Amino acid sequence: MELTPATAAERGLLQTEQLYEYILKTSVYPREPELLKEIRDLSSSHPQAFIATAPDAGQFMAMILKLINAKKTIEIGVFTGYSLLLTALTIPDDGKITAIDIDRSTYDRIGLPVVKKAGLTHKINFIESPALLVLEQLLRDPENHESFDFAFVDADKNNYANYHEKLLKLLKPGGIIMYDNTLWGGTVAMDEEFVPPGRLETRVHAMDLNRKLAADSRVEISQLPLGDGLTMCRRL
Ligand SMILES: C[S@@+](CC[C@H](N)C(=O)[O-])C[C@H]1O[C@@H](n2cnc3c(N)ncnc32)[C@H](O)[C@@H]1O
Ligand SMILES: O=c1cc(-c2ccc(O)cc2)oc2c(O)c(O)ccc12
Repeated sequence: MELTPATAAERGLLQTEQLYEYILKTSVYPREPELLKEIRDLSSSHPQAFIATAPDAGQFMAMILKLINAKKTIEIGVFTGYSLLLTALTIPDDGKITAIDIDRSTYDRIGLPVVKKAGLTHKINFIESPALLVLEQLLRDPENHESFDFAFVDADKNNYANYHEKLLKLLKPGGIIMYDNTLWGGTVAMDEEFVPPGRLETRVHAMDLNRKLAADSRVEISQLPLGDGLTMCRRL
């Protein structure tokens, strides 16, 4: 898949770039923990820095993690580790994150030194693997069924619907799944002729997921225009 950087306004899905910058500067950056800022700064020179979790979406995720007292979580898609560190900073000291990425090299180089400095490695079980295999393996142990409080999905967009089925079995009733990129730079609402060619394929997956989640009676949902679109599902 071709990765094309979006402008801040495209990422933020707001009317203007200035408005998104206003929100970040006024309400997000001043409250962002120093260690998260450090990962964001270190990530900024990566050629694909634009795929990192947006700080406004991250701020909301931290609020939800606290509201539900999340202790046992799953993250699919780590990259440099912004959302992983955010989760590790937020859950209690005896909390555990199963963090999955198909390639851990970017995390090892950029995020891990900051996580070590923060003294948070004991909360993280990093598994380098295609995520679907890990979810299937977790499900083979009945002890894992209905045991997770929270899941964050920010990886290969074509697999979100598959992740959803597995995660619903792993999540406690009342548990939360958050899907990133569900508005895919605003392309989900564009006429196809105006969609940049590099975004066409994933747009179809995003639209398909959005339809499926809206029709899924096993969850309550809320789709939020934060970052690139964040859909929150609460398992009933
Ligand atoms: C958008 S980035 C994640 C951003 C991250 N949440 C952050 O806070 O910066 C997507 C990540 O998904 C990983 N990925 C892609 N396909 C995957 C798969 N099938 N299983 C697990 N990870 C995958 C990529 O290696 C990449 O690091
Ligand atoms: O432009 C992207 C692309 C991705 C992406 C592509 C392929 C994968 O296997 C994983 C991720 O992710 C993005 C993302 O999470 C984001 O917030 C913005 C842009 C992109």
